Amino acid sequence: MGKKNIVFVGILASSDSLEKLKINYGYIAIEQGKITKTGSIKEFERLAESGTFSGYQIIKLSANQFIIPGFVDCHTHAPQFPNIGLGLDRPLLEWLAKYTFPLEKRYKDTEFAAKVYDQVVQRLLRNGTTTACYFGSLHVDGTLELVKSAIKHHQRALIGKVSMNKENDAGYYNNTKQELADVETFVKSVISYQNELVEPVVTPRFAVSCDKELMDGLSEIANKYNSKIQSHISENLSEIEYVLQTNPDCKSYGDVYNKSQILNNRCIMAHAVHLTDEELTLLSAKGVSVAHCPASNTRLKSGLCPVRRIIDSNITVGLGTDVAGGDNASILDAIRRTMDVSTCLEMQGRPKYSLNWREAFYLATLGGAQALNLGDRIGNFDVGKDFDALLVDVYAKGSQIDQFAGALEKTDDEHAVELLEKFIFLGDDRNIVQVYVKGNLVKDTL
Ligand SMILES: Nc1nc2[nH]cnc2c(=O)[nH]1
Ligand SMILES: [Zn+2]
Repeated sequence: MGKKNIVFVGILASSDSLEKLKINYGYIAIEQGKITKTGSIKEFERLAESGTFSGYQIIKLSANQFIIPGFVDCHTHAPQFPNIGLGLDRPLLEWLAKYTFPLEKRYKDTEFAAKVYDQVVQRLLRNGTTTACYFGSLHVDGTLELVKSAIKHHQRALIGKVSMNKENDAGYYNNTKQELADVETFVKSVISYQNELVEPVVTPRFAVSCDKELMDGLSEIANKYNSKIQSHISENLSEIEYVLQTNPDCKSYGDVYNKSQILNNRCIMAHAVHLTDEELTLLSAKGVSVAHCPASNTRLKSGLCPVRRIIDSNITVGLGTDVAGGDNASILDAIRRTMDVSTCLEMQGRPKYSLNWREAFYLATLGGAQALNLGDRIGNFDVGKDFDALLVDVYAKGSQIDQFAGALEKTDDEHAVELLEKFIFLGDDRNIVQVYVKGNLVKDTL
């Protein structure tokens, strides 16, 4: 582990926008964790000859390896990981009451929290998630264990202590005054670590669990500390019905958050499956980002999220795994399910709704970075950004991807595109042989 100056030479792939995937043979130079130069192989050779890279570690990729930006998970629940793959037989509100709140309550025990969170952070890094935006639990000390794990393992992380003040059967909520004090304590504690990779996020769970007084107070705290704020919106029809019933003065779910000043350009909302045109216009006008979570939307039977419609409404979208509503902690899985869900919508008659693999790859990298307001720091390989990246070996030993003899001759460019395409459709953590966060090597199976 350490921040050497490094040059990678070989295939580099990253997105400039939804429409523009860049794949080229070249080099990328990293100093003190930042990208300082990038260019063609010819330029590399010229600079190498002139001694520019003396003292650098030079990593020449093999013909079947490439470098891509690290994956960004815009929405996941760290305390729910022990339930991953379990209890997916109920719709959202019943699932929360029966499986999720009882599990999250256990994070009052900081020893339990520390053990689970250490595994969660390492699992995500192994999967290539260099940045994660996490929901913790209701507990300050328990959620600070997640902060410590992210710092320990050098993951870039946005972390929220979950806020809830409405009574539920599990007794998993807090009184408003105490909750607001706890959130401020949590935010201050995270800031006091002065860690360049980890920041606090104010986290009202959703309008079913939080009343207006709490949400007003939380938006004030987020504004005071200029912190991000995250929640859930319009995931499930019964949830929407309940929110509208309990907020009769509000014309929509979006309006409930808007009346508490929660919607702004530091706000990340998960799901957004059933938003109306008016709500999409509201979120877009306020600069809110959406975390698209296709796995959990399907597993909890919440709905098929029209992600193309959200993107076309000028809303920044990233991907979320949403464990444990989602059954998979890999952004590669979220990429595939984004393609599948959008394709289902297209097959149901919505023209041009499907997202192709290039578009889904953008959402998993630069789109996610922009959704978390980190687009100027990570997401692609622009000079000046931090080097958060994955070294992928498409034919890594033991992986799912077979190399076949006698394949058709390809140009170098065709070969490079096909490598990335195969990885997107078939790859898994075994193909991710190195992971870097701000130039720190955090996984190495090369
Ligand atoms: N998927 C999901 N939706 C939620 N809405 C409120 N809390 C949750 C949660 O934990 N998971
Ligand atoms: Zn969620």
